Amino acid sequence: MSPEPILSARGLVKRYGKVTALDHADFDLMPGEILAVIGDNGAGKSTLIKALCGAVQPDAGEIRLDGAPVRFAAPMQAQEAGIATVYQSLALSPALSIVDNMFMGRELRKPGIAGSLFRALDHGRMRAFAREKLSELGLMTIQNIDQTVETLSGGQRQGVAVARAAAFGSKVIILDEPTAALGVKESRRVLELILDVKARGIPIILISHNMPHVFEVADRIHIHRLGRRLCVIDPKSHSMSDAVALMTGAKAPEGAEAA
Ligand SMILES: Nc1ncnc2c1ncn2[C@@H]1O[C@H](COP(=O)(O)OP(=O)(O)OP(=O)(O)O)[C@@H](O)[C@H]1O
Repeated sequence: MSPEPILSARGLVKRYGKVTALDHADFDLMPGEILAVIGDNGAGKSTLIKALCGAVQPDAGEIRLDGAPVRFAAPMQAQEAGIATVYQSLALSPALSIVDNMFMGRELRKPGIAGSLFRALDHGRMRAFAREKLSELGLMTIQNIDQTVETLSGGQRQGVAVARAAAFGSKVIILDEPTAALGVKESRRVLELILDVKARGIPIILISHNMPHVFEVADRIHIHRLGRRLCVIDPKSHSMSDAVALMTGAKAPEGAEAA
């Protein structure tokens, strides 16, 4: 029996006025996999991801997490359910330290004095936790976890954002163009990080226009076209030019797992 998807969607529709961004789109993320989502500009990839992480509410269709129907009114609800999204424009606070960024809104506190509502932040425990999570993902090239995020390179920032997503019990991590703004060396580290997160058993949705990166790390590739899933291909049995031809409509999906 094949395993059940951890996150799936059926028949998602999202209209913006006369534009149909999602036209009965389906989606399946299997446990432990890296699923790349690719498609031409305007194909509806961002809208699909936003629907999955609660940033837009679909007009129709159903989303299931661990087999149970879910409806997220806001990204915070999706995050609490275990769907962590790391956007290209990272939601990090540049002027705060790495530790503070990792804990934003989830700070650890010391036990309170009986009868007192005040509980001091437990900086020691937070720093130890941050150090442990960063080193688990091979990110300890970051020397000083008290340094502010604005002093980090683009790849290191991406690393902190991914470590934060992986640290807090996420069931699914969505990465939106994680290598788009990075140089060759930094991109390489982020790709290694993606494989490290997968090795820890957390499935990843990777939205990217970078075909070599997609083909390097993805287990399966969801091709999105004209607001819906066209097909899912295996990068081991398809070439990059096949994928581009499918994406642009130059080729029809045959031999692919039809959607
Ligand atoms: N907030 C919005 N208001 C109006 N139209 C929108 C909005 N968001 C997306 N669209 C439209 O929906 C369609 C799908 O857009 P979407 O951003 O999901 O595509 P995409 O595949 O992510 O594209 P790209 O690769 O260029 O980022 C486009 O025609 C876009 O103009």
